[in-house]
Amino acid sequence: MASRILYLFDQDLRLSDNHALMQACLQACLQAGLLQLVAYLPDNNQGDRFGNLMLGEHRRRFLLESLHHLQQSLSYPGHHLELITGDWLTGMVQLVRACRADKLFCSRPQGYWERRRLKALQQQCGGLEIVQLDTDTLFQHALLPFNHLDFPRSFSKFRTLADSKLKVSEPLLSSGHWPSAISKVRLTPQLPELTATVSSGYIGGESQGMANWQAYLASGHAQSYKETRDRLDGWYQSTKLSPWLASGCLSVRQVWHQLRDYETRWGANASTGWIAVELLWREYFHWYGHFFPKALFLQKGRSGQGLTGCFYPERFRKWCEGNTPWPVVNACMNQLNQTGYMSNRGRQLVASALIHEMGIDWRAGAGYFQQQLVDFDLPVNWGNWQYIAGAFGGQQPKHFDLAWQTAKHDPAGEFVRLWRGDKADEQLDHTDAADWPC
Ligand SMILES: Cc1cc2nc3c(=O)[nH]c(=O)nc-3n(C[C@H](O)[C@H](O)[C@H](O)COP(=O)(O)OP(=O)(O)OC[C@H]3O[C@@H](n4cnc5c(N)ncnc54)[C@H](O)[C@@H]3O)c2cc1C
Repeated sequence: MASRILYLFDQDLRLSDNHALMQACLQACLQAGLLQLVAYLPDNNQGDRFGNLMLGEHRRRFLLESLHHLQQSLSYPGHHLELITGDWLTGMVQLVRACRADKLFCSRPQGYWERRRLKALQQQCGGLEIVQLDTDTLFQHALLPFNHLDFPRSFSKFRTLADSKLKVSEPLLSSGHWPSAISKVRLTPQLPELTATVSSGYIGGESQGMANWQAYLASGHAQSYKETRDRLDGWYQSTKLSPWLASGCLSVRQVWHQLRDYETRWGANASTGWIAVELLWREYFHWYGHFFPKALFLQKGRSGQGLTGCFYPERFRKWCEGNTPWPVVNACMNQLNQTGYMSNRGRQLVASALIHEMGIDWRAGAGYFQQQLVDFDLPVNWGNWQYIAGAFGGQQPKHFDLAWQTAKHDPAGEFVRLWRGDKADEQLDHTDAADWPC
């Protein structure tokens, strides 16, 4: 019997170099089967225990733009994108049944809950075969020279292994063969219309991501990346790849090979090499999340070490609103709240302030980043927070001297003025006078 295949887009919102999508198409074509494509748009009304939403406005808009772009690209081979909103499991079970699907192809989920819900789907749809493939890493799982038992304890050990034993395979060329759709009519609601427009450059979609990356390479700024990457602001201060990598609008392997081609053509130097190092950091956190999906969310991480913060609601609200005694922290938080983006140095400073100056549980800050960042990437975000809190293992907590960092990275105070970091409360805690005896 011809197979009926569902393909679920998740953190792989693209057509090029999409290994899992290609396998789904290939299997359906070889067996004269049919294919249906589906994506999930989470609601932005689910919160965590600190009051953070799982999905904020910036990323929701970016995801919606990416899905519209994907839908348009899929219309050329005669496909459309079904959409699940609301409860993932209910929606997926209904779609599997409506399509009478016997196989589901998808990217291997990054998160612990995302893995659990795939298992729940399999239990509820007896007979459904689920095929999960890696689409968001440089290296293939099967070729890794370590597992959870001997996972490298430091990035430098990982980097040495990567340099000596691993190879980034060439991106796949699209076969161009598309099987027919299971259903020509829509089974689920249409994608919501795009309403909000943005003035920032972070516009979702595969072609927008590729255009930005090509423009960055053409600008020549890759040659000085190492000198500029720690700046607090500026479009070409760093590559700005992150929103498109995090959503899978861009393939990290494609980016890697284009960087290597650029080096062959225009010359390699310490800066171009450092972009590759940062992509390896991303890779390190992704495999950490893969092998230790639960530890990523533990206050003391996998190592059982690190600082134990508390939750002070007033302090946390002030941090979120950019209303702390530290102008540089306020400026960074205002930038994040308005644009959905913050530089890497900014992220380090505000995380250090939350953990070390304010004594707050780092997970509250990681949850706020999850809500606000346009480039939220589960293992990269939670891994970096653990790193600064000293919970990642194998290193001390990272405590940044805010006055020194401000003098170094914003000597004339331009960044703080631009993002109104000086308009803030100089006092960290307030006590209600009514609480004090006369
Ligand atoms: C507390 C904290 C939270 C963070 N949360 C996220 C997140 O949710 N999503 C995210 O993509 N990045 C996160 N980062 C990493 C980093 O800040 C961003 O990747 C970077 O600022 C994005 O801008 P860019 O693409 O111009 O980076 P570039 O400096 O141009 O780097 C190129 C790429 O390398 C990777 N990269 C760079 N820095 C890091 C890093 N420190 N760790 C892992 N990968 C890195 C990213 O994929 C990035 O797009 C976080 C860092 C910190 C300190």
